[in-house]
Amino acid sequence: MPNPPTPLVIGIAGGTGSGKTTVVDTILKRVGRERIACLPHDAYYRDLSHLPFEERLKVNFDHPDSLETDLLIEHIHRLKCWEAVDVPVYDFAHHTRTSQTIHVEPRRIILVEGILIFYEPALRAEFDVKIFVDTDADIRFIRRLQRDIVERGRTTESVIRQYLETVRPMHLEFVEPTKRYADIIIPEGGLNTVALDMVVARIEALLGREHLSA
Ligand SMILES: Nc1ncnc2c1ncn2[C@@H]1O[C@H](COP(=O)(O)OP(=O)(O)O)[C@@H](O)[C@H]1O
Ligand SMILES: Nc1ccn([C@@H]2O[C@H](COP(=O)(O)O)[C@@H](O)[C@H]2O)c(=O)n1
Repeated sequence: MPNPPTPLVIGIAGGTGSGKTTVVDTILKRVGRERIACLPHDAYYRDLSHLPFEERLKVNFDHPDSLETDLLIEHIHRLKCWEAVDVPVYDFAHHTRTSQTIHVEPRRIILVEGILIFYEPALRAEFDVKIFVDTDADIRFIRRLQRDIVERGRTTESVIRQYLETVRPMHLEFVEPTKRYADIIIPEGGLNTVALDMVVARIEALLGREHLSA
């Protein structure tokens, strides 16, 4: 029996609200969920249940230290060795890790998504393909405002305050500069069909070649 091929690891970075999740969803739909293991960096936010709720609100969630990146790297290594992993489930309304996990089976393609995934060299080195979703800040802010109120239990005031105090300055310091590491930059995110056609075709070509040589 030949050894199974090492999975291909694709990183999808970009600012908050840029359309990263939409890009991931499109790839999953078009390539097939059964062929892809997904690891959102967001799932690895550190648990803050030891702090009173008011203290949690003061945390800078856009600084690299707020995420347990070592655990994400460990999970990528295990998936690359064809071992399953249990990914944490994060609660954005309470800023805590829940008691649940999502069991992720190893697949030929590993998709990793997050605002800061190209920042730390050790994580950046894991990616075979690096994609940066590039969307203007005003559009990203409007999308985030709508999403955080509907999905993350926030108020308009809290979204604006957080954006001005931490999201925007951290984006300029830690996210935007990592665009230079990208192999592919997708303007306007998840509905850019021309760019997504090229990414999907590349993945299909890789999987198709394996199928033919199997
Ligand atoms: N190209 C687009 N045009 C309009 N709305 C979009 C587009 N891409 C994403 N959205 C919407 O913007 C919001 C944020 O997108 P999402 O993919 O979750 O961004 P991210 O994962 O980068 O934070 C979602 O409500 C999504 O439906
Ligand atoms: N408790 C938390 C944890 C994270 N955030 C924000 O999430 C943003 C990243 O997620 P995207 O889906 O928007 O890429 C990041 O900008 C953090 O500010 C939060 O608000 N609360």
